[in-house]
Amino acid sequence: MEMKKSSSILVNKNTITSIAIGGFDGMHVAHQELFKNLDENGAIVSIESGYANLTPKRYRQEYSIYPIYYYVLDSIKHLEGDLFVKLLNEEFPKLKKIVVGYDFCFGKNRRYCTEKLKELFDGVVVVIDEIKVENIPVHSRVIREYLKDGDIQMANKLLGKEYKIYGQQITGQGLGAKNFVPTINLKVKEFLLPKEGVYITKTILDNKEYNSITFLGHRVTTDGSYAVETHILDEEIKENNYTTQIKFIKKIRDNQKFESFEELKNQILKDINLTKDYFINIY
Ligand SMILES: Cc1cc2nc3c(=O)[nH]c(=O)nc-3n(C[C@H](O)[C@H](O)[C@H](O)COP(=O)(O)O)c2cc1C
Ligand SMILES: Nc1ncnc2c1ncn2[C@@H]1O[C@H](COP(=O)(O)OP(=O)(O)OP(=O)(O)O)[C@@H](O)[C@H]1O
Repeated sequence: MEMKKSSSILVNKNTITSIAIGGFDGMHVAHQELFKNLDENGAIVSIESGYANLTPKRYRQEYSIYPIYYYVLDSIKHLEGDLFVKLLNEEFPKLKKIVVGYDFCFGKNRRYCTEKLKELFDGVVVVIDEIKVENIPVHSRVIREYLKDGDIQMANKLLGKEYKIYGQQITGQGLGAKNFVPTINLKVKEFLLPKEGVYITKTILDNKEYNSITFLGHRVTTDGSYAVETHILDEEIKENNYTTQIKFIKKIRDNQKFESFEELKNQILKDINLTKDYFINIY
């Protein structure tokens, strides 16, 4: 099936014949499994709780070819089951198929679940059994715990891709280039940040991807403030105003307090060598 990425702004709801329903923060492996059951006029119905921080609303469309329509949880959660289904039928008049996961519940007090949906909806209801990766159930909340723990590799397995955040470049303390190595400092909003520490990463600037190393955390050795700083390997990068994207690959070590700038600098150089070795060995 040859398909281009659709934006919900451009796709008329009257053409939609199948939908997948849920929160869809992360657009992870299990979410993608649901989408596989959509037909070519499929769409994603994303119920916004306001807590999404793996793929905040405006970054979600990137991860599916199906158009995403957003609904605010607070405005629909009071509905009785029949009214919820009625709303879907009104929103999508040609709707024939609904895809949800085994634990999908809806309506007032989440009282209605998959069996009730089958009863109430006049069409096909596909219910996907719990998806696991290496025996670990795939859920946004599970992925968040791995990220908070610094276990990027496990988080990435459940995501089915590298965890990626977006940030805006800001000016740092101005110490980096002089005393350590040059870094791009980022202000990150909306996204969950992994545990404090040093990570092997890739950084995307102006659509170009670079191998990089990223420090996240309180700069306990210098001014104590929280920072997200990326050093691009093997290239001289001028600071610019581009929105910067960071893909996390692997944690190297925890954040540490050093007795002197000298010791911190030595450690940073070691971290960089380890990261370079990583990239040499995977290519
Ligand atoms: C690879 C790397 C590892 C770092 N590790 C630590 C660390 O363990 N502890 C710490 O206090 N700061 C660490 N830093 C942050 C430095 O303190 C920071 O780069 C320096 O304060 C310069 O900041 P500036 O770019 O705002 O001038 C690290 C930075 C990099 C690039
Ligand atoms: N592991 C899974 N296996 C099968 N279906 C799933 C799985 N995880 C989520 N789903 C389904 O995907 C849709 C979106 O669910 P939801 O956004 O609650 O995902 P989640 O990752 O479980 O999030 P959370 O951890 O916040 O509950 C729902 O229909 C849900 O039943």
